[in-house]
Amino acid sequence: MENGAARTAPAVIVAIDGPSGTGKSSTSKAVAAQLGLSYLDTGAQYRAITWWMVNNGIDIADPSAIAAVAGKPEIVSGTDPAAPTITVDGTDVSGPIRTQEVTSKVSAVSAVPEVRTRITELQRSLAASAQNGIVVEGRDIGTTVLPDADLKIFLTASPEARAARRSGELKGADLHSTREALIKRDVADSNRKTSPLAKADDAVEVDTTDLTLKQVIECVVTLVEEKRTGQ
Ligand SMILES: Nc1ncnc2c1ncn2[C@@H]1O[C@H](COP(=O)(O)OP(=O)(O)OP(=O)(O)O)[C@@H](O)[C@H]1O
Ligand SMILES: Nc1ccn([C@H]2C[C@H](O)[C@@H](COP(=O)(O)O)O2)c(=O)n1
Repeated sequence: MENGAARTAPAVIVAIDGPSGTGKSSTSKAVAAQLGLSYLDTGAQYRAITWWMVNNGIDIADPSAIAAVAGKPEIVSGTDPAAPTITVDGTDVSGPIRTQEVTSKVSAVSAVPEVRTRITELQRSLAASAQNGIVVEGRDIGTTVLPDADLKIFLTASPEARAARRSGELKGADLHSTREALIKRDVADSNRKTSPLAKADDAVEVDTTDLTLKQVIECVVTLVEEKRTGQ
């Protein structure tokens, strides 16, 4: 059985959205592992297509150039929460998609409607084939990709908390510039025309500013279990 756990509960689809650094990936991975569900990092898919555009010399400032080649790269996501993978045309890009260059360009690439259509299809297909259910995290999962998800969570945290988390991760990167870069990406992701970063009306909002990661994971696991038992 996928992801190890022997389960009898019906498949459950969980959508977790929110801005950068709110804890979506860490929380989603842990919740999926704990509950025997698959896990999909949709940001990694947008990063992967951005990496391909950069590698192939596509002008990131030209949406029509991006749109013209959006169907070309083959992006494959492995959904085991213990070892998520991402490849482009068979190449493991899990490292290269985290570079500063990709991070600074991903909002522009992901704003192109042809890119979103392509990646959204991949996401829906992976969610539909997850036998035990799946935790899918991103920006538009509850609003656009999986509007019928069983549970929708919207994670938030103050810009200060998010910047502190990120600069800890980046081994002491400057707090002020990290905060500015986060905010710049949030603004771009929230203001694009096609499926912007947004909280679905029926999402449960969890402010993680003063919570430990363990507390956030416990909170989400409880919400999933309540959903499953119809509470
Ligand atoms: N509640 C928390 N308290 C402290 N640190 C946390 C908390 N949640 C996550 N972190 C840490 O913050 C960093 C960012 O978390 P994570 O990558 O899960 O966020 P994210 O929302 O997925 O960000 P992005 O959208 O940019 O990928 C990680 O180093 C993670 O360990
Ligand atoms: N559902 C999604 C997920 C991600 N994106 C875009 C916008 C983000 O800035 C970028 C990288 O995501 P991260 O790795 O930081 O989670 O990808 C999106 O538009 N929609």
